[in-house]
Amino acid sequence: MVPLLSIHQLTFAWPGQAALLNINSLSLAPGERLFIKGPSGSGKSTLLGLLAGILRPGQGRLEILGRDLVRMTASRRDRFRADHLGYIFQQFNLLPYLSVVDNVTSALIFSRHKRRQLAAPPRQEAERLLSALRLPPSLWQQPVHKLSIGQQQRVAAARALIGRPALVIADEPTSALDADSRAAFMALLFAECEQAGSGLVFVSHDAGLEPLFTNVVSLNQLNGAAHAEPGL
Ligand SMILES: Nc1ncnc2c1ncn2[C@@H]1O[C@H](COP(=O)(O)OP(=O)(O)OP(=O)(O)O)[C@@H](O)[C@H]1O
Repeated sequence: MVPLLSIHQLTFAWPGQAALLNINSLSLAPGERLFIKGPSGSGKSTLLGLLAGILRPGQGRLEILGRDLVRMTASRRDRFRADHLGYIFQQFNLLPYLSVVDNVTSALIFSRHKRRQLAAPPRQEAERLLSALRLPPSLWQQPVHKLSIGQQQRVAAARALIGRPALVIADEPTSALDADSRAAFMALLFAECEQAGSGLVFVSHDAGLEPLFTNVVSLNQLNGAAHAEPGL
């Protein structure tokens, strides 16, 4: 079976800085979920940027669904990302003056693959996800900037999930949610990923979420012995 994600001897440094990442190996099977923890500044968001093909590694191999992201042309990589990934950004990256529903369906604009994966017309599928994530219908036509941060976080999740991407990447997706909303959000995120067969790479500082995952890794451990800090 082709792994969903496979990393081999991957290195990364920001320009003019010392090496930040040096990952010997990491792999994930299709549909698998991974929790990545680690202190602020350890490189978690940077790793997610590499997985999404937004950043390019210095050396090493990074394959998603058996495809080598490093060797793809920039335009091929953009298409691959649009087709196979859903990304919940730390800062959401929503389009503030577009409606909630239009933000969700915006993930389909550049991906015929995702459009083909839909079981219903785009609007209907967006509304199904928004309902599942408990965003009231009265908000669906509102411009997204009128929503609370916690509500925007759920719009960002719906946008990442639409079109059943093989890999959902979530960068601190619960940081703006209260404890009750957070538990509900996690249950729904897992249910949607399971139903769609999506794998999930989930980054968070929130140790309370760790028990929900069987597969937990600390970035410092992943990042080679030189960076290892006991208990992190
Ligand atoms: N665009 C950038 N240009 C230069 N350096 C960057 C850039 N983004 C991040 N860095 C540096 O890379 C290091 C890791 O940052 P990163 O955001 O990946 O950490 P993190 O573990 O996700 O942190 P947090 O938990 O606070 O979000 C930091 O030292 C940061 O200054």
